[in-house]
Amino acid sequence: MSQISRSQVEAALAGYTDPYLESDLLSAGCVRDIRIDGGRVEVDIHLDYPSEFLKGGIAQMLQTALENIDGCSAAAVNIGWSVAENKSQNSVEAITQVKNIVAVASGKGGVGKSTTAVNLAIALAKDGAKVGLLDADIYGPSQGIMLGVEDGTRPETIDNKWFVPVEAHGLKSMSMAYLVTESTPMVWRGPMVAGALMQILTQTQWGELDYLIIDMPPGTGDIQLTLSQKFPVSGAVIVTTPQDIALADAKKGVEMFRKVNIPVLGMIENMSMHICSQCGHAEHIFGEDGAERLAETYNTTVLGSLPLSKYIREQSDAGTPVVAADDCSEVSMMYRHASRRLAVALARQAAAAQAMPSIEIADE
Ligand SMILES: Nc1ncnc2c1ncn2[C@@H]1O[C@H](COP(=O)(O)OP(=O)(O)OP(=O)(O)O)[C@@H](O)[C@H]1O
Repeated sequence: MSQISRSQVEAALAGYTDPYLESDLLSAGCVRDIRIDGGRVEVDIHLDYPSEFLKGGIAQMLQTALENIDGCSAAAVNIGWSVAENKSQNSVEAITQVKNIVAVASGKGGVGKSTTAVNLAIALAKDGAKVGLLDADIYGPSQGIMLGVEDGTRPETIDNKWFVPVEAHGLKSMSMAYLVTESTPMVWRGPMVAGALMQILTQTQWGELDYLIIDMPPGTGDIQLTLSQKFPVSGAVIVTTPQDIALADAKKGVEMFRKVNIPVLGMIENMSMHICSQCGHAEHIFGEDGAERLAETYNTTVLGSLPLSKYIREQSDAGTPVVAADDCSEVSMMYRHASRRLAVALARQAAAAQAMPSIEIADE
């Protein structure tokens, strides 16, 4: 039997472009090994973003491409994946066993930051990652409701020192709302809030996490700045609507994170359009392409755009966010695409940090 060549195998593999890596797997450095024995070929691939859901489909596609090589009698494709650790960007001590901390922030209230945070977190978990969610939005801690955690639920404690996170929809969650009662004064002073949140963050037994998503308080004031400086954050995601006013606030958000040397991994444009449930007509009621222009200005990217959708609101209110309710619905797929792009942005950052000596960028 004739021997197929390595270049034939490579050409077949190059035919598939990974939509999240935006490249073929060879160029992206994901092909770990190619073994050829006569007409038989076996390929090992390693992806650096959570791909438990995707890997079967990718393997199938590549196997078919390999089987189409002239002279190929059998082909096998093995795909593994892992999540790399991003060191904290602001020289704050990392949380043991937590590989990546992502702050989800918005310059302005009510743009859908909490909805975005919970759906991104569940989307990452659906792809096989170990994910935690910290509700740091002290002004309106809503994650308990969105996760369907029963009112009055308190986290268990260990040795009077550690909180055990509350599990819901495959996430480990913690929220100030789990700790306060109706009689607890919610008029906190800034330093007290930051201190309390730091305590929750560091005294929770998160266990091994690939990602800890932090739902930040809205705005860019002192509390947000203090938290960004104190939390060992790997990167930030800014949620905005395409409306001018929200974009102006998102700009402040980007600038705040830059000031404390936290990379903005991307933006999520929420309520980017309304799709009429009667006729399917898409209308850009808050303006068009604003986030894209802002992302360009700040050399970052739009990770995803979500429509204004009754389904998104209803599912959050009911305690089963859309991605948990039906992970293949149209809007769920939008969150899942965005979460994978976020995972790839973090993986690239981790790879770049490994390849480069660390440098300090000072303000001019
Ligand atoms: N894409 C969407 N389509 C429809 N409704 C949405 C969408 N995103 C968020 N909402 C709804 O908008 C309201 C505000 O959302 P959310 O609480 O996530 O915003 P937020 O920015 O976290 O607010 P806050 O500033 O109060 O913390 C909620 O009722 C939520 O269900």
